Amino acid sequence: MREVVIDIPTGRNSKSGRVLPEKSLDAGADISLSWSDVSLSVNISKTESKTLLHNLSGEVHSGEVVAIMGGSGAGKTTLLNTLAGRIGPSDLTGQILVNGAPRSKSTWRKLCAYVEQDDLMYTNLSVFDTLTYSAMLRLPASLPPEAKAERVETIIMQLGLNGCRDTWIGNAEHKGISGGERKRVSIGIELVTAPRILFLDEPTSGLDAFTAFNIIDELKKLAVKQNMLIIMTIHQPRTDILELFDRSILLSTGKTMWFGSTADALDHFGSLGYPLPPKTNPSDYFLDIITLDQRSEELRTSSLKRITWFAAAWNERAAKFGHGSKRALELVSEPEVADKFPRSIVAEFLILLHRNMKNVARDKATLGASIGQSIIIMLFMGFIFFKVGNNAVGVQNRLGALFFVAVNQTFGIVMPTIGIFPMERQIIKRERSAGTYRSISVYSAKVASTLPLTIVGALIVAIPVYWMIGLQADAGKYGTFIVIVLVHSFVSNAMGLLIGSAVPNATVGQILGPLVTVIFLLFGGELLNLETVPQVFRWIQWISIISYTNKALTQNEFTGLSFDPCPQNSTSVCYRNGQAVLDQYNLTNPSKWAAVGVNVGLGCAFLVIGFLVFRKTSRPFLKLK
Ligand SMILES: Nc1ncnc2c1ncn2[C@@H]1O[C@H](COP(=O)(O)OP(=O)(O)OP(=O)(O)O)[C@@H](O)[C@H]1O
Repeated sequence: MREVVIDIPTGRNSKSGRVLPEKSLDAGADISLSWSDVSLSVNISKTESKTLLHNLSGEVHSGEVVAIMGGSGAGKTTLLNTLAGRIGPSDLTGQILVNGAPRSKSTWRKLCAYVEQDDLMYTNLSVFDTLTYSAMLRLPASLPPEAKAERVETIIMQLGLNGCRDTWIGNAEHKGISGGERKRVSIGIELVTAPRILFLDEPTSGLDAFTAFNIIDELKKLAVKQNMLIIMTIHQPRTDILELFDRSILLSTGKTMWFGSTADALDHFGSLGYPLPPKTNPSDYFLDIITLDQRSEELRTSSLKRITWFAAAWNERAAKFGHGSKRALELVSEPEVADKFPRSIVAEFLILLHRNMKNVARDKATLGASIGQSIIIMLFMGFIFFKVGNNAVGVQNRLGALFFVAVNQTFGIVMPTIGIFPMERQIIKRERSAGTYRSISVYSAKVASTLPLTIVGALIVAIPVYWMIGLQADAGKYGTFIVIVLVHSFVSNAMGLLIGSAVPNATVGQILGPLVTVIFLLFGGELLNLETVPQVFRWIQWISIISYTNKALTQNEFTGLSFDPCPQNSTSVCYRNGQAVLDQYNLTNPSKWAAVGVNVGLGCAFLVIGFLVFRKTSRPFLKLK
């Protein structure tokens, strides 16, 4: 049995200004990454394909900071993703080697980390929380909690995050940390495991020049101190940033224009008749001469001719001097890899549940809206259907109130639940790509963390509304009513999660959710005589969660209920007892507890199918075999 202790530090004593350990992460062993003749084509239609990368070669080593530069659409991100293993080998030709050996999924994801361009994080967690959860999830159980806490403190110190350690990440509505700090936190999340290779997609985009310089400067220090290899895409760095790069890869139309130091690049382009004009930033100049100019056909032709010439000049140079390699490639065996995942399934679940609950508990607006919605519905229902009578009107109001309970619980739970996975999918994909946890842990922790609010909301409505409406004053029936409502909340929650795991984004979910609910509603009760419905649609009644709940609620209420005697010579419909109502509306089959059982079964089935769909839709970016 593996450990399940999670012991998450609270950080309560860690106020800004406290003395932090003057220590950096240990320097790692040498590592090299090389690629030769790498080409990538994608099909853009059934008959047409587009080559995004053309026979690229190169070699880089630990301790270096390497920039991939080029104009928009040059192929920078494509190359970064290719080197990072985010493009499947079936789409690529050529070879990519780490320490002289092919990358394998299990070793590669322990060796490298990827910082996305968008800094997606849980907005209600502080910087300290965010880094701590990363450490708890990504570092092995064998490392004591104190060592994990120290790792977090070291990263906070190294990345200059001490001033905002207790500030929430925030978002557009609730301002949290600054853009530069967000980027540092994103980097810190990945540094927790002390990766040997760090890939960054546009780490300076959207930042002011001073902040951009500081971030690259910190990365440079990390590369040297920890003997890490850092590879990033960057648009147009200013001169002092350019000086921090050991080597640059200049790309245009997916071809190498240059690979090596800035000083050598200036000599190279100078020798081709393109010397750097005085008082010009080299990166601005490089981009000017290597970018495909699409402003007119004439400019396109002339710039393409120049780019083709630069590509030929580079190939000629590379054939003579190699691809910028400074050291001989060492054939080193693949690094040792311990377990596939750093923590046990139970520990993963508990840490993720703790993170979810903290994030939810701090979202006061959503909590308030959920509780408020339940209170309003409870009051509204209670007063609209207040103390239904024992006559014909009472029958109608009872049927209406019970049907409304089922419908309201479905809409009230399905709609907010649908958005959860679409909103968090990118974070989950990123974490899964890094091998942070198993898909079952993150899915079940999400299910578990949504249930408390669902149950509280259901109870706020169910407990008082039963007495306000004046349903049968019987403790057994009251208890059964609560159980039926709770089971309905569970199955609605599962349905929301299933839809949410299938849809590509929250907007599609907001369209699909009501559609499914309305169909279930139509087949859910007294609205439709099923005998008149075409055979082809009748099966829907067997998966309509509203139908089962409505039948269970009505059987619970109407069984054993007697009504006022029917007035003599009355022409309107009149029922003598509850059984007559159940018979009239075909509400007797299946029986109350069978209907509850079916809903439990449907809820479990929705969760299982939801998990299978979730696994597909939150597949890691890593595409290595
Ligand atoms: N899956 C794809 N299908 C078709 N074309 C693609 C695909 N992925 C990328 N491209 C094209 O490949 C080219 C390179 O894209 P990439 O994102 O690598 O450029 P980039 O240099 O990072 O640009 P930017 O700086 O604007 O982000 C672009 O023309 C892009 O439209």
